[in-house]
Amino acid sequence: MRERLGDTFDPIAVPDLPTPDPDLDRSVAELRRLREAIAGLAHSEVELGDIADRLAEAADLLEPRVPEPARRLEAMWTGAGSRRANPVGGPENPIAPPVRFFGCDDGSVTAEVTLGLAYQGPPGCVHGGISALIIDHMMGFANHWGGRYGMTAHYEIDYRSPTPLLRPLTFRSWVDEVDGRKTWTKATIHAGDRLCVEARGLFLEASVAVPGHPDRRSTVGDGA
Ligand SMILES: CCCCCCCCCCCCCCCC(=O)SCCNC(=O)CCNC(=O)[C@H](O)C(C)(C)COP(=O)(O)OP(=O)(O)OC[C@H]1O[C@@H](n2cnc3c(N)ncnc32)[C@H](O)[C@@H]1OP(=O)(O)O
Repeated sequence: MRERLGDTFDPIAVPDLPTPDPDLDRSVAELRRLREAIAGLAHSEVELGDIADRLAEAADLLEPRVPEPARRLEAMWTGAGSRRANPVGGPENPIAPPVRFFGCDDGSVTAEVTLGLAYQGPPGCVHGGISALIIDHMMGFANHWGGRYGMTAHYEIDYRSPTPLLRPLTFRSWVDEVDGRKTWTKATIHAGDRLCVEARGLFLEASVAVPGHPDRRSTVGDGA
């Protein structure tokens, strides 16, 4: 297996790719720890008043320093910057579940993920929308790995058996078929040998305007 996707993968020259800011990455990592801790503490006997005060203190400190969202959007779409900010594994995105993708020699992309309480749907199981989020993004990576790109036009998902929380899950995705602008991509989630979810998506080559740069367009997949 080649480790070429996720935060170590840089297949195209992007001279202005922002360098990671260690303090930002560390802040996000701490927020993720807090997210899991809070999800686990809810309705427990633990007294949270003091913690809520301290979190409010941190938020009060941060909020006045936040630049306009338009500026952040512009910077995010500079080079492949949004790759660090995406909602699936982006090290700069506190809501992102902890996913890292790996490209395989057979053309597929894989990830091992254990999802915590914050991602619960049915009791003890992963929320179906979270599975769909990760799969959609992962199909984008599989397209990229297969030399394709595009926006999701359509996808269908079958939940074959419950997807457990707090247990390692194996995600896999690969390009199934291509025809002109169209790419059909498949994905699965397994818990051990058990198939939990399978999906098939249609991606269409397309481009969208880059925020703050009216003259530039991005093909989704070059920086997402
Ligand atoms: C440094 C490097 C980093 C590397 C690291 C890269 C990692 C890379 C990871 C990226 C991961 C991102 C993954 C997130 C992916 C999203 O989240 S994308 C966001 C969600 N999707 C959208 O917002 C798309 C919104 N929709 C649209 O903009 C437009 O509908 C589309 C998709 C651009 C298509 O519009 P269009 O080009 O006008 O298409 P149109 O001409 O109508 O149809 C073309 C053909 O497709 C068919 N078609 C169109 N829509 C459909 C449909 N829904 N169902 C079936 N057929 C359809 C048509 O029937 C037609 O078929 P033919 O007649 O040619 O046979």
